[in-house]
Amino acid sequence: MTQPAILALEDGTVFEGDSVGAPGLAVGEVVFNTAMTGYQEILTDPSYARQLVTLTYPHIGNTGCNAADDESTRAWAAGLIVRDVPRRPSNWRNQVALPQWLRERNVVAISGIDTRKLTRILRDRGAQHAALAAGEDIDVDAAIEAARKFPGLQGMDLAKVVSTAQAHPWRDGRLDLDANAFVRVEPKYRVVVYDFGVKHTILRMLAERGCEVTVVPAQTGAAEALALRPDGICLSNGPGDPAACDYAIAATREFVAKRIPLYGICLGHQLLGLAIGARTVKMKFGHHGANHPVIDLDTGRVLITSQNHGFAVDEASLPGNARVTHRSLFDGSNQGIALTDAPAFSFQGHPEASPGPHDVAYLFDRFIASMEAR
Ligand SMILES: NC(=O)CC[C@H](N)C(=O)O
Repeated sequence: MTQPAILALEDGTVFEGDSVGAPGLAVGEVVFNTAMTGYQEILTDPSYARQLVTLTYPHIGNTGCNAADDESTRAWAAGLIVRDVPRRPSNWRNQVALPQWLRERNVVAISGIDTRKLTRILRDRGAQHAALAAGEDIDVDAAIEAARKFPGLQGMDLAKVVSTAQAHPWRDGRLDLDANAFVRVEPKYRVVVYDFGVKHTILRMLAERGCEVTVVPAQTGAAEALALRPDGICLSNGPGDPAACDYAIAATREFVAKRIPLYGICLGHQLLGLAIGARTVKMKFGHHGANHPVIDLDTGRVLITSQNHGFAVDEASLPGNARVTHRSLFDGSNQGIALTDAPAFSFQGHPEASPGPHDVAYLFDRFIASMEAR
């Protein structure tokens, strides 16, 4: 039997629907994602911690879920909001239907609401604080109250919360679907990946390019990381406000000063910006999707990219030694920088995609080239 669920926004707007996940109350910032596929990767992307994700594509769950597509070891999104979950998933890789997958991971989810209306609210007013309640005996007023009490992501350091507790190696390349196994490549470069909420595909794309990857906790000091004698450092994606990660900004500053090849992805991009003295700002509703056009200013090529961020580097605040390499064609915001006096560069979107097109994968090759050059 289906149980009821509601989504209550901080302004008192309430959407009523059906529970399609675990019972309970989840509170966070609601964001909309326009990707048509990849719900499992989205739900397991640690960058969605403390966020309730609504997918604008109306049918979610069509292909089910499987053991290989997780982007981390658990579901991180605080909750899921969809229009409709098809009753029966159909795909050769399907192992478990989305509602069961959500229940097993204790993710609260609602279906049957007008996600187009919700998305218009988010576009007009910006990302909203909200509470998602599912199960019998829902207290609507308590949910609205809980939404109002959510402190917001600004100033919130979540990277150290989602990060690994211990340093560990990573060896698997990407999944070879024909062989049904992860690709292994003989390592050539030692790379330290800062785990601020790293997605597995980032680690896989490094491993399959010959990197011997060591994943380290977010708060690892620069000296400790350098003691591993890395050829390069990768700063991962991650949730929360980048400006709150003072420890990571300090470590990044040292890597830049020592001219270690450095590659920042999403939160990692923002941290590089902050480390060289730029500012980051909270966006109105951010970029979350798999079809965002971004221009590579060096080549003039337009890349179709995967995006998931709510903060951005303020281009006007960049110092003279930072070159703007990429810009969003949706709103003109900064999407990439490269330093002119150190082998450090970064990208705001997701070069690893997952889900999304592979247009930006060349940045992984650029990182390899910068380690090779050194
Ligand atoms: N995917 C990410 O790394 C997101 C970075 C940061 N938390 C933001 O929202 O902008």
